[in-house]
Amino acid sequence: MRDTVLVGESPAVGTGSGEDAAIDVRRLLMIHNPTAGGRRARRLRAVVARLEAHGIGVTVRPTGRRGDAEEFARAADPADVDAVVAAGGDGTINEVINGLAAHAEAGRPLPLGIVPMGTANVLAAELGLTMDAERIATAIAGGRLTMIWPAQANGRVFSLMAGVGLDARVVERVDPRVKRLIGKGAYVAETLVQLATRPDHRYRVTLDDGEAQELASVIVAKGHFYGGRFICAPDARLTEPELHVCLFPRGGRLNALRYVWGVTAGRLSRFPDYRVVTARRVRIEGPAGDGLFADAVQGDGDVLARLPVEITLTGWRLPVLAG
Ligand SMILES: Nc1ncnc2c1ncn2[C@@H]1O[C@H](COP(=O)(O)OP(=O)(O)OP(=O)(O)O)[C@@H](O)[C@H]1O
Repeated sequence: MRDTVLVGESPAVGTGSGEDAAIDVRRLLMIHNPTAGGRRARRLRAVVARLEAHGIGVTVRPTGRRGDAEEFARAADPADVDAVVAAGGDGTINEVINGLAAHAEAGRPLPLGIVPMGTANVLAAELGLTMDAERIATAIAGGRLTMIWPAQANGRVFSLMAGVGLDARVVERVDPRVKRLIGKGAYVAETLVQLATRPDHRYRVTLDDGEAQELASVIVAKGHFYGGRFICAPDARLTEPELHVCLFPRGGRLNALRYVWGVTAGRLSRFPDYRVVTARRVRIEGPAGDGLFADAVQGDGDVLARLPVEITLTGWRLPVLAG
């Protein structure tokens, strides 16, 4: 474990090495969340048309409810498809990655493709993908693979980040209908509600074989973007086998407000009490069952687990068609 130097407002960076390889893309399963990001159906049609113009056969399967995307990805047969494309937001992509975990664990990894259609599209940004249909299709059709190294929280896989404390409570409480109406503003509104009402919770955090420390909030990052284009762990990379653990030690409303401001204003690195450290294993214990959603663990923007949680890297890497 080593301390990481912080740079609050570092510019967007790529994914690093990742040992790129390429595959021949002929047949795709595209899993589409029709409720994601205000229903951007036109973008989906444009991407599919361009993929077909490349001679690629695309089977689109719309999800009907939460859980479908994971099930569809798990059921995908590598004999029938060359890759599975997630058309949706980070929540849908996360489900697809959890479905693809079964293939990767069995030693027959199916590559992931992405059509970003969500509210924040953090994974797409992390991979340097744009919202342009032509470029999305080219990234998928080109077949170039970036190997990313996901992590897991109590066995549930995430690729971007997991969080405990204020951000997990916001993720758990945010109303999907408000999110559909006002997009990212729903998270801002819910953060304000949580800041106004939250009692002061403390979590016990153990990094690798170190001593437990008490903290107000923790974010375990695999990517360097957070909640859109904010940066908490500037050196975190999807392709690296390392967890970057962001430690928010001080409790109380004023400190919570200060941390929120630090994240959104890019000032975290100047806080003397804020630290990012690297680890291979993170254990978090804390308030459970108090009915106030204090024990939620968010991963990639959805509640993935409950405390206590053990966060580690997965034993496998995931190939991603990232252009
Ligand atoms: N057909 C569906 N109906 C309802 N929920 C769904 C459906 N398909 C997927 N979901 C769930 O909806 C949640 C949100 O979807 P998703 O993340 O794709 O879009 P978003 O919320 O607009 O984007 P973002 O994650 O970038 O904020 C995910 O947790 C996903 O599991």
